[in-house]
Amino acid sequence: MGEPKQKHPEFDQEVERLIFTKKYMDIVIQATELDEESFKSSFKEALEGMDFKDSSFSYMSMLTNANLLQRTNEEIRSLKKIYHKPYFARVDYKRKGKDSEEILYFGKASLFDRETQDPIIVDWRSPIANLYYDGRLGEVEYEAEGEIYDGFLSLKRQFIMEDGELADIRDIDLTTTDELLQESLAGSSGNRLTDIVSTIQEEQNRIIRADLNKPIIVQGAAGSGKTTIALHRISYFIYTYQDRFRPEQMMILAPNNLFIDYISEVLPELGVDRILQSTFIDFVQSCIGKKVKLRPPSEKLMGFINHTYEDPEMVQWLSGFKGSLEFKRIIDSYLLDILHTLIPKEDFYLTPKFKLYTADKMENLIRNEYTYLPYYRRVEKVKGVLKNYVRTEKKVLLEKVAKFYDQKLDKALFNSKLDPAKRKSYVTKAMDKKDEMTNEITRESRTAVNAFIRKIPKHTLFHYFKELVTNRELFAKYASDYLDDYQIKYFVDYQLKLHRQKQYELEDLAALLYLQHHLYGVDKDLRAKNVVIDEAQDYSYFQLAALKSALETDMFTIVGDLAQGIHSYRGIQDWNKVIQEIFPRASYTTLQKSYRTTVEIMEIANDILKLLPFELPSVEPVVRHGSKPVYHNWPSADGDKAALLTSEINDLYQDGRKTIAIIGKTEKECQKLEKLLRKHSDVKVQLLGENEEINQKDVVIVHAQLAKGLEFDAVLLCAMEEVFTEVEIDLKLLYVAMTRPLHHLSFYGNDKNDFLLEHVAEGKLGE
Ligand SMILES: Nc1ncnc2c1ncn2[C@@H]1O[C@H](COP(=O)(O)OP(=O)(O)OP(=O)(O)O)[C@@H](O)[C@H]1O
Repeated sequence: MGEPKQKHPEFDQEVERLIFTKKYMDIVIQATELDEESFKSSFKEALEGMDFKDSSFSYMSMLTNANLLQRTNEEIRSLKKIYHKPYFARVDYKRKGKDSEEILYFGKASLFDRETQDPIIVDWRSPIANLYYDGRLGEVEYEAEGEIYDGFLSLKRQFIMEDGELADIRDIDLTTTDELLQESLAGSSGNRLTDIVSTIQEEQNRIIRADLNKPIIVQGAAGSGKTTIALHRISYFIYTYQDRFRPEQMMILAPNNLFIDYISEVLPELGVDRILQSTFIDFVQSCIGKKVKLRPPSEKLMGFINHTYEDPEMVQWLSGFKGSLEFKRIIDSYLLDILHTLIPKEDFYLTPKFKLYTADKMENLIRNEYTYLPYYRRVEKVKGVLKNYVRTEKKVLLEKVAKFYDQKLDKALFNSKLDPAKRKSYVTKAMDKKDEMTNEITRESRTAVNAFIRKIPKHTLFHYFKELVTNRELFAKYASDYLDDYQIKYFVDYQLKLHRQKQYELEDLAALLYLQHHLYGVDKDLRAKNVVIDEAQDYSYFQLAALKSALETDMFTIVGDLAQGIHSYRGIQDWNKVIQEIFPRASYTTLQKSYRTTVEIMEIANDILKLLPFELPSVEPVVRHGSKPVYHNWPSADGDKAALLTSEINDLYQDGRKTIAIIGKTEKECQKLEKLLRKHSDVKVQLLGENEEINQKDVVIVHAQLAKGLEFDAVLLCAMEEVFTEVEIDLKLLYVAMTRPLHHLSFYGNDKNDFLLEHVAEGKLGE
């Protein structure tokens, strides 16, 4: 038994404070609930008294009440949510020039004393919370709305609460390391990402709060908190701009639906559950309003891993090219030609007699005036212009015609020199002519515009795409600046094959999105104002550029890790290029510290990282120790293999590990592992598919590529037949797999080198 822990001298005081805060929250919640009732009844009244014809007053009052109702609902919601942990930290701070010290408590929402307006709880996203995240004790400064505030920080305190009660308090000074972080990391992964508001580190805080009006790109090591930080940044953004943006205007793009499920828990915690969440594939399909038949996106990767392609270099080249900015330029030139086809070449006439609008003017509208609109919308606008013209000109023309023939009639009727027979014939002729012209103008004014516009070609997105990529002559017209004849032929043949199978591949989606945006536009509701892209290393340059165009914003938070770029044949290889050519306003930051894994695991993963053909700095683990990873040789019989795994899994459960994954190199390998365990073991397993939710209670069997972004307490990395070699893609897959566990990693293979462990320095593996 250890020494009983000495109680902090101010513990009782803090308990009092917690009781006070909760009482206050009770009152506020009750009061606002009452308010809500009265809002509701006046809302009802407003509706009842509503006169739909002349209702500006009651309508206004309804709107105002609805607004208030929503606000109070939000308030209650967030207060109730934090009720059991109203705050997690406190700072004591004296602003320069002030006599008294402020005591501030930070939590996940804010609460003010309704009378004095003094803060009872300060939101972690408010500028002053930087004192907690950045500030060392002593002289400090923080920025709020462009002003720098100097002051003195005399206390930083963390609170640990259990079941709504204060369990412990810790003061942080220069000497103590961040115990709360250590404890939080030592905990178990619940298969879901959690919020880290109480332990955000300084380097992470800088990214979360980096200039919200600029794009940011983060190259962060495995486990450095990229996903977590990106989500906190959205939360910070929504808080800061709550008057200007709604959560629905934010979007997070995740690699697959499994990942969306994985982050789902943390979003409501951060108050951002209403943001759009999508995969790139789903997003593009929504934008183009149609589901396309897509080849399985991982098929190509598997083809490379399993060496099934006859000409892997060309397949790789083609994938890369379709994601390149050169391909975007090809499409830009193609679009210019498409635009040309949409410009009327003839003047617009109403009946062959009256020219209403010249082709030059229409060209000017389409090329210069409506540049803010997609092409087909520009044509629609021209149609509108012509219709308006017809509407106003019709009247003028009819009057002109009437006047002209009435004059003729007058002349005939009052011309005494005409004999009656001739006069009659003149009069009838003039009257007929008048009728004829009037009818013609009336008839044509109804149809002429439609008939004129109908002459402009109208095609679907898929038609345009197909034309470009499968018509060799056309493609060569645009591509010959970039590609040689062989490449052009290869490209077109490949696309023709896909087209015949009525299929597209992931790499085509950037071009489709880009064309959609320029030709027809993207629905306003889909145009997020602020976008987070996770696992961005798997995006191509063109994908990013197409997103930026389609969303008409460069407000992106892009996080990724090139070391985990297993799709680098089609993805980004250089962040510099992304900045220079796509997001010139972006700031760039790196995160080298890993919060996920133990020192022992990270050291081995770092040795694998060194084998990659490009330079990436080693990852620094936050100092947290665990057992050394162990390599096990497979016994020959299947039953024995399963028994070996089962015994380790049982030991891990005994040790309190909650989430365990068996990771294999490929899907096929995982199927074998599943079969093995189902047949020879009673351990419950779940073979994870791309669109499945993780079942927390089972051991998850997952292939390396799909495991990217996820984490588990323990990982058993298995190679039955498919081993990791020293090629780039294998190295990255191995690195991804090795960086998934929080606490425990072991290897199962036929040879140590199945996992390239010969490259791991002596002594780093356990026995
Ligand atoms: N400041 C922190 N306090 C506590 N836990 C943290 C902190 N930063 C990161 N973590 C934890 O570290 C783990 C890794 O975080 P996250 O998954 O966001 O990293 P990542 O960089 O996206 O990783 P990967 O590239 O491997 O997908 C998570 O469990 C997260 O909760």
